[in-house]
Amino acid sequence: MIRKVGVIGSGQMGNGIAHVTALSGFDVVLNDVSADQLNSAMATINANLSRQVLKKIITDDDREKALSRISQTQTFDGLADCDLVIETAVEKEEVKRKIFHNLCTVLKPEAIVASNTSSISITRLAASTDRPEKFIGIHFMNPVPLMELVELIRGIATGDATFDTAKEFVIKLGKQIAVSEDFPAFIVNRILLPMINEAIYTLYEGVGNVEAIDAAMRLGAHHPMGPLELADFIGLDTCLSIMQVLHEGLADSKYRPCPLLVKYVEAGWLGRKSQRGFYDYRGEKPVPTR
Ligand SMILES: CC(=O)CC(=O)SCCNC(=O)CCNC(=O)[C@H](O)C(C)(C)COP(=O)(O)OP(=O)(O)OC[C@H]1O[C@@H](n2cnc3c(N)ncnc32)[C@H](O)[C@@H]1OP(=O)(O)O
Ligand SMILES: NC(=O)C1=CN([C@@H]2O[C@H](COP(=O)(O)OP(=O)(O)OC[C@H]3O[C@@H](n4cnc5c(N)ncnc54)[C@H](OP(=O)(O)O)[C@@H]3O)[C@@H](O)[C@H]2O)C=CC1
Repeated sequence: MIRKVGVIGSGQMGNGIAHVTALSGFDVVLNDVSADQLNSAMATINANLSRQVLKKIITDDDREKALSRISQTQTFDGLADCDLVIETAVEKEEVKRKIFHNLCTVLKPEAIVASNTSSISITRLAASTDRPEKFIGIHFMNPVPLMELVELIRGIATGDATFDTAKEFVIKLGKQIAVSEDFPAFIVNRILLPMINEAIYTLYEGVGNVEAIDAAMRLGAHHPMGPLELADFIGLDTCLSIMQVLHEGLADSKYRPCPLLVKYVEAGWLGRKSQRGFYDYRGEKPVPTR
């Protein structure tokens, strides 16, 4: 039975997961290495809950109760009594492995550990814990409060009871489930990221500029966001990590990350979160950078 949920990493996914989890009545403990990041996550959650109040999706009482259910911690000790901990730190395998290794020493033995990884093998991450049978991939989509889908991914050792508990938890959040086998980038990102990478090649080869490529896919294929706008929204560091996992994991050159994507990440132009990517977000309106 899940009552208290820990969330490790309070970036855009961490704050979204904390938001929907608290709104669904669970107690939430939000963890991050940085106090500033925790404070800014709480401000974002409050702002997004307030938008939902304005739209009459929830009441002001729901907003207040959700906020009161979220506490913050900078240590793993603060997660010790959680029934489920969802890791959503950066998409780097060594960071995640270290988190799981340290986390498991403080958790109660029956606690379930999950990763919101976009691409990394659940079986491999599970092997860095003391409880592979209680480890699972719970992959939310961005923005979490608005997207209906969550992918569930079992590692080779994930037990049936863990899968069933995770499924029940996701249903309580009001999300739909797609079950994916444990292959690089699962289902959504196996299909979405090569499309985004191809859009970056289209830019790199000068077939179109940023505006033309995004307008083409928004108006010509009815995508809600153009692929370059979406890449900036996901985070270019995350997009590159996913392409690297696909490239290495499937050993097929069709997944090679576009050199222009590599260059943007090397420049620290990570998209919206760093104010610059395929668009510059520092002014009133986003301005294409190419
Ligand atoms: C990388 C991975 O591992 C996996 C992934 O997640 S891949 C990324 C998947 N996500 C996508 O593909 C998203 C594609 N984009 C979309 O679907 C849409 O653009 C969108 C749903 C994000 C926004 O839709 P929109 O109609 O253009 O946006 P917008 O008008 O800004 O927002 C709709 C409403 O939601 C609200 N909203 C936006 N973000 C919100 C949030 N985080 N929390 C709560 N409410 C939010 C807005 O306030 C807005 O309300 P109003 O209509 O009252 O203004
Ligand atoms: N962006 C997206 O669209 C989606 C992303 N994901 C996945 O979710 C995860 C997080 O992505 P996202 O939220 O976008 O990334 P962000 O960069 O927005 O946030 C990552 C957060 O994790 C923190 N962090 C880094 N190292 C640690 C650590 N050791 N312990 C605790 N916190 C840490 C970072 O802190 P600091 O900034 O101080 O380093 C930051 O606050 C990734 O695995 C990603 O692949 C899944 C679905 C969609």
